[in-house]
Amino acid sequence: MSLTRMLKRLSGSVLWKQGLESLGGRLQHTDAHSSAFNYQLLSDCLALNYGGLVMHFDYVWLRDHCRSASCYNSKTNQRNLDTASIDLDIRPVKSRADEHTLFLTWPDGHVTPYSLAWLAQNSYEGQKRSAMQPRVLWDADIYTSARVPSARWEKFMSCDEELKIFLNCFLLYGIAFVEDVPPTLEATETVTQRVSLIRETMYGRMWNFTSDFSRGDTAYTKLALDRHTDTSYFQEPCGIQVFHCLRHEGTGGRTLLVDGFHAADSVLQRTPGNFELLSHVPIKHEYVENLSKHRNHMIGIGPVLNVYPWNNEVYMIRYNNYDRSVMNTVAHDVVRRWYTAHRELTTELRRPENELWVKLKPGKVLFIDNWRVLHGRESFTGLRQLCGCYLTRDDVLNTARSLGLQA
Ligand SMILES: C[N+](C)(C)CCCC[C@H](N)C(=O)O
Ligand SMILES: O=C(O)CCC(=O)C(=O)O
Ligand SMILES: [Fe+2]
Repeated sequence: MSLTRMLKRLSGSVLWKQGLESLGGRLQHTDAHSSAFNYQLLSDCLALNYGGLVMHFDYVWLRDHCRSASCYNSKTNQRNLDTASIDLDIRPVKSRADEHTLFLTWPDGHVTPYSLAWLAQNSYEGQKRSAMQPRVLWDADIYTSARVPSARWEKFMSCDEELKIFLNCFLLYGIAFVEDVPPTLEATETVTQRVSLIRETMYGRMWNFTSDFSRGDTAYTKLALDRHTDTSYFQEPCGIQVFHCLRHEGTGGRTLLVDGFHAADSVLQRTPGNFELLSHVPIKHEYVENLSKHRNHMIGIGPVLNVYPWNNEVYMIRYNNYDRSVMNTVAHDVVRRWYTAHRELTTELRRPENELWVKLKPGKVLFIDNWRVLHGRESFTGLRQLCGCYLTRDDVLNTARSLGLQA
């Protein structure tokens, strides 16, 4: 059960009784039938048992998180308290609790009230067992059977609920479509600005490219491109990539999409040691462009899998074998193990059942979470014109949160 559901359940129950005060580091057991929580002040932390979850709160942390008016400005949601002024050996001198609140008195007499629900919601133990971002890991079958709806241009541009549904799909699957978009660069720009801010890069703000080799990169040819994430050579790779195929008179050119988090999860399940290597060994990606009009040199350093250390949840995959640079950050014995791990991830990413193939056509705009879903393309013939842009990730998530989504 999720923490929020558990809390909802508890707050509606009649089990609430006062938690007994306990000082001196020994647990005072409250009657399990008459109390929904109990706590003890241990020598270095507060232990709180609330709704079946045992949580531990460091005393400096507790003092630092005092939400009283003098310590915290609830209008700006900013801390007033100078954290550096807290004695690192601080301990409360007194405590008491009522139904919903725990009160700690600090050596200088300051009293901090903590809502028990707030403590539970903000505890490490609670965070550890819930995902930062709920997701549906997919292969082609899972994605296709989910029949994820596309948004429609008219409604998308005017209705917040439509935008919310779209973003919810995007957050769950890492890809989402808007259809019936006028096949122009301008409309593509308009549709992306409904979601977020455009991230300008050395490729420009909005780009519109064909296979004219106008830039020093394989993307500007007719060749097939294996699955990859873009701008892996940035310290912060672009968060979202938008594609709109404005024109294709020819054959081939289908787009390949693969859920990188699904592949990473398979590696974690099968060979945790390989997952560990991929999430800890830093590697380099590099972009060197030497054209008379375009000179660029970008370097990005980081592991293939970026994970939150407290729960191993992957939040970003960097996978681009074209742009992966010389590996000189790793000792030779680790290099061999890293290649083994990379091979396992590649095998997962290449499983045909994990490949979702779509033919982009004028009107159909694709948003890709470039921190999660890899893209590629089939080789093609004829004139093919693709436009799009990158978006700043923080602002996409900001839009989602403002609509009430967890992001
Ligand atoms: C999308 N656009 C055509 C502008 C750029 C393509 C960048 C390609 C580069 N190898 C990378 O993977 O980052
Ligand atoms: O041509 C395509 O479909 C995609 C090329 C590509 O990978 C890119 O532009 O990032
Ligand atoms: Fe790409």
